[in-house]
Amino acid sequence: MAPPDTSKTTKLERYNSYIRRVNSTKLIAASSKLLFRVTLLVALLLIFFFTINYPPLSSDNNTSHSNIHTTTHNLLSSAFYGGGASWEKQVRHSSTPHRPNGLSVLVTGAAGFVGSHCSLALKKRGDGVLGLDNFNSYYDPSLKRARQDLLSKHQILIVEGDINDDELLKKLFDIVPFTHILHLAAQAGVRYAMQNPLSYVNSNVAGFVNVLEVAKAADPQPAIVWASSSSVYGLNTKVPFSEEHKTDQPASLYAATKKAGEAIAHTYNHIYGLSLTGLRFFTVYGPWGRPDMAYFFFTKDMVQGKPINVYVTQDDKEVARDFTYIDDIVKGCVGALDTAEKSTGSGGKKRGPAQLRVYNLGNTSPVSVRKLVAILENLLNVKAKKNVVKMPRNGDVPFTHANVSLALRDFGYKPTTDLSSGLRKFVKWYASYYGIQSRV
Ligand SMILES: O=C(O)[C@H]1O[C@H](OP(=O)(O)OP(=O)(O)OC[C@H]2O[C@@H](n3ccc(=O)[nH]c3=O)[C@H](O)[C@@H]2O)[C@H](O)[C@@H](O)[C@@H]1O
Repeated sequence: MAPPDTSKTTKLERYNSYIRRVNSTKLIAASSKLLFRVTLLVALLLIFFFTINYPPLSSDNNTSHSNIHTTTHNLLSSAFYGGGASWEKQVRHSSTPHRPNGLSVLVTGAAGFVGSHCSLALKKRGDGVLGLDNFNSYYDPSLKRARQDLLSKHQILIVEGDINDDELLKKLFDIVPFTHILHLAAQAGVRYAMQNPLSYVNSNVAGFVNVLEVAKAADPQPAIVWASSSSVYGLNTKVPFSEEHKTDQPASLYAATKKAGEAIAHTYNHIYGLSLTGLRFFTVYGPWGRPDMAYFFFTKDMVQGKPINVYVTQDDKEVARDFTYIDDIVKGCVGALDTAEKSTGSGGKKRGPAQLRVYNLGNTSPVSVRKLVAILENLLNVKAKKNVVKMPRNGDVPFTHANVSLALRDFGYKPTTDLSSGLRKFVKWYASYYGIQSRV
């Protein structure tokens, strides 16, 4: 019997094999859609979990997405950093001094203005330096990333994390017996305190206490040099400001949190034997500076032909600051580190009295804001569009003026850069960094 002619498959068989093909395609599509939905759901649950259980570590971000970003970033980075052997090797390498009796310094806020300059200066003379910074969005984080790139070229690692992350801080102290902490991480800025008050409490009070808690428990305990502020002089009228003057009239929440820091430093010195030195910076300026400060945004606005507000006091007097060039501030910070005595305690137990100091670091020659603008007009070769306005009641003070005789006596602090020379260096940097023409 001839075999059935299979060349002519019946219509039904052809239809069935078509349906089978369609169904398998549909099945693949359905399962990949399901897989995508499950993955998306897990990702959202993870973000939701981290956000609910780990509220933003630094509440100074302006938008919620950056809160989540920062929180997740900090968590992932500290979780990742918390374990990696290669990461620990990098931490040790960065922190190890390369000169006899070199320091091993944890610099908090190392991606910041003063922090990055100090880190470079310490590393260049052979000290070990490890940075810590949360790269928050108080001002343009890309400037902080650019500073980070500069530091990494000098073998300085900046760990991405927050001073409120005690697990991370303890981990760093487990890996490195830091001799010093240069604590510069803070919520800076006088006027922003009225927009985001809790950011100042979170960073300048809670953050500082957290750093001190980890330091007092360390063995050996490090010596600590930290950033206070000329703003603690507040509404004082006796000039020049001196460290023995009373400082109980802070004019801004920022100043109050720095004043609180000085009281907290006294407590941790008294109870745990921590060696603590507070530095009252006076309006620091220079290359790689902070875009939220007047000299910086005046420059930007003048270059862009935008108006600037020049403050005068309520009775129309000049507003002035003891503007201090960054290189002079760095010398002050390094001098304070080099003369800091060891902490006397270990593992949280005090073994004797410890050093407690506070110093003014200023330029000792205040200059009016109007003069600052005139210098910038000359350097930028532009005429500023000035609105002369009464200083808003936003925590600003009419003047600052530093007496630096204590810092001169104890570590040879002597400011050498006047405002014109310092602003010339700033404008030169500004032009090169932002790619604009400049005649300086
Ligand atoms: O000395 C300090 O400890 C402080 O110095 C600066 O605070 P401030 O002196 O107010 O610096 P700017 O915000 O750059 O203001 C400089 C001057 O310009 C004035 N100004 C500011 C803004 C503006 O639009 N117009 C204006 O005339 C201010 O009143 C002030 O007299 C820093 O921002 C603080 O973080 C630091 O702690």
